[in-house]
Amino acid sequence: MRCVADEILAEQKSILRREMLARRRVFSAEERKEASRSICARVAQLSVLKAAQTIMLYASMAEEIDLVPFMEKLLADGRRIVLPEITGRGTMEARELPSMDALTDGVFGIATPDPTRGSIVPPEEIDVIIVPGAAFSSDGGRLGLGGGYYDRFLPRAGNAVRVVLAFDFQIVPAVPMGVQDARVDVILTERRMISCNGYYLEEEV
Ligand SMILES: Nc1nc2c(c(=O)[nH]1)N(C=O)[C@@H](CNc1ccc(C(=O)N[C@@H](CCC(=O)O)C(=O)O)cc1)CN2
Ligand SMILES: Nc1ncnc2c1ncn2[C@@H]1O[C@H](COP(=O)(O)OP(=O)(O)OP(=O)(O)O)[C@@H](O)[C@H]1O
Repeated sequence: MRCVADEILAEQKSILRREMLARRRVFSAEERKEASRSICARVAQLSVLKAAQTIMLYASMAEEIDLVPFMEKLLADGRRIVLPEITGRGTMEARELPSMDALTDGVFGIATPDPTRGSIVPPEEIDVIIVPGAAFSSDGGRLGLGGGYYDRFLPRAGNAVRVVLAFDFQIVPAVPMGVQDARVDVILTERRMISCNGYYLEEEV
């Protein structure tokens, strides 16, 4: 049952989400491309990423960090990639993407791997998850798009390091968090690398 505290939390999230998505919209395509390039170059160097067998990414929507060149590079290097497949209200699974031409239209217009070309991968096989979202805080707080998809999925992926790639303006002092909200471990922007809640990173932060 939803109590008053939940209602207040949902309202606080909704206000911050609206503000953050508006900030993302004013970023020009050129700025986005440039920032995406530098953020992806940095994540490729992370030792947790280099060591990962199975990496979960997402097929970017128009205003998100462009992960396509990074995804192409990982596939060219023979790495195992999985992407979200929405399976119901607030639920998703990870499906293997064997190559870029196996992307098809999915729910909400987000590209997803063709089910005839890649299988569902158990969440516990995933080593690194690149987590999308609207706003993040340095203590690992995350505000998503409001579907609760990652809040439900991340706890099932018990072996995965949760890595956020974000534009620097998406880092805010605090994100309203409830008990069900999943936190992240590492945040990388074009300007900063943040290790959250004492998560140990081999690299200098
Ligand atoms: N690229 C990418 N893929 C992702 C996410 C993401 O943030 N980015 N997700 C991160 O969770 C999940 C999808 N989450 C979503 C949450 C809300 C809406 C959305 O447009 N909601 C509409 C209402 C739609 C409806 O209910 O009919 C809205 O809010 O207006 C879309 C995707 C899984 N895949
Ligand atoms: N583990 C969970 N089990 C059940 N309901 C959940 C869970 N996590 C979140 N929810 C519910 O899902 C709804 C959306 O949650 P929230 O606003 O935190 O999503 P979000 O993290 O922004 O979304 P996303 O992960 O899709 O980007 C809320 O009503 C929340 O109570």
